[in-house]
Amino acid sequence: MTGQTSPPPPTIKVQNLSYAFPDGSSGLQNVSLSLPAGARCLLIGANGAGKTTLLRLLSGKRMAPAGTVYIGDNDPFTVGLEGVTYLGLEWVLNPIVRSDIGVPELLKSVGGDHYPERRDELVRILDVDLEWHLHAVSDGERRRVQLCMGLLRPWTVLLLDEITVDLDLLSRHNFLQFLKRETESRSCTIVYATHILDNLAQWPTHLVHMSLGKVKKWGEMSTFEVPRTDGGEEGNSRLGQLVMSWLKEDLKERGPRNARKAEGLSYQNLEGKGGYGQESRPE
Ligand SMILES: Nc1ncnc2c1ncn2[C@@H]1O[C@H](COP(=O)(O)OP(=O)(O)OP(=O)(O)O)[C@@H](O)[C@H]1O
Repeated sequence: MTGQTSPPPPTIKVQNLSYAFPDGSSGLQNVSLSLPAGARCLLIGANGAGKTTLLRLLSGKRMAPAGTVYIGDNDPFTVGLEGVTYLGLEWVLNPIVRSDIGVPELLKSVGGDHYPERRDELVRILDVDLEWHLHAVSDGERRRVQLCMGLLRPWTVLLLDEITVDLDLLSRHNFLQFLKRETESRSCTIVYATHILDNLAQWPTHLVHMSLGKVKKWGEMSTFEVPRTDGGEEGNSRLGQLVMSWLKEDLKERGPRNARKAEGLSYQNLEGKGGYGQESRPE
């Protein structure tokens, strides 16, 4: 090796990360996990489990407490978040990509000319038409242009928050294969929160299972055993069966969401005062 310092491998480490939203409600509780460089990790959990909250904390969109998040052994909040790319909902709602603007102009605006090979590869893989104008394309076509834009700069940590929903099956497959090749050909790591497991069975190297703001399980794919099912799930892959069993288990543990509200109402009726927003709000 020469004396040149190369960037540290993009490992992701989270240690006892707890987070409360500005309104005081709990977002995450004692989350810990560790992913090696080159991991392709699926973040799994029911709606409201805390996946977006975790991704936003990893990306710096929300401030994590000091000493709880490390990217490449560095606390990104002290040394900066260079190389960390988060593609989530607010990014896909950006009004610019609904205006009468052409694809080459958009790609240039995010540095396309500096990375011509990546740009051309992404245009090919996502099957983007350079003559599209973004006010006159379908949702899925717009999404493909956005993915080209978002992935153009060679990130080292990519945090994806379910942004492939409106891609057709082949585009999604090509996109995921591109990401797989990226992790195999250079030093980079991906965390992908998704509910859509079609054709994903061979993709992840790691899984993280979240429920109610906690990480229940995490680890390498090979460490998870698919439980025996109670039938009716023949259409699912082994990954699908595993996730289905987790979601059923989570629902059983927490009960239906509306149960708490029903409790709150009867509480209010019984006491004749209080209700939500009072000190006496039921847990
Ligand atoms: N700004 C906020 N203030 C208070 N609570 C919030 C806020 N944002 C999210 N929550 C709550 O935090 C919980 C976790 O939300 P989060 O968006 O992280 O879930 P998720 O796992 O990404 O869900 P989904 O699969 O539906 O995208 C939810 O119960 C949500 O209502």
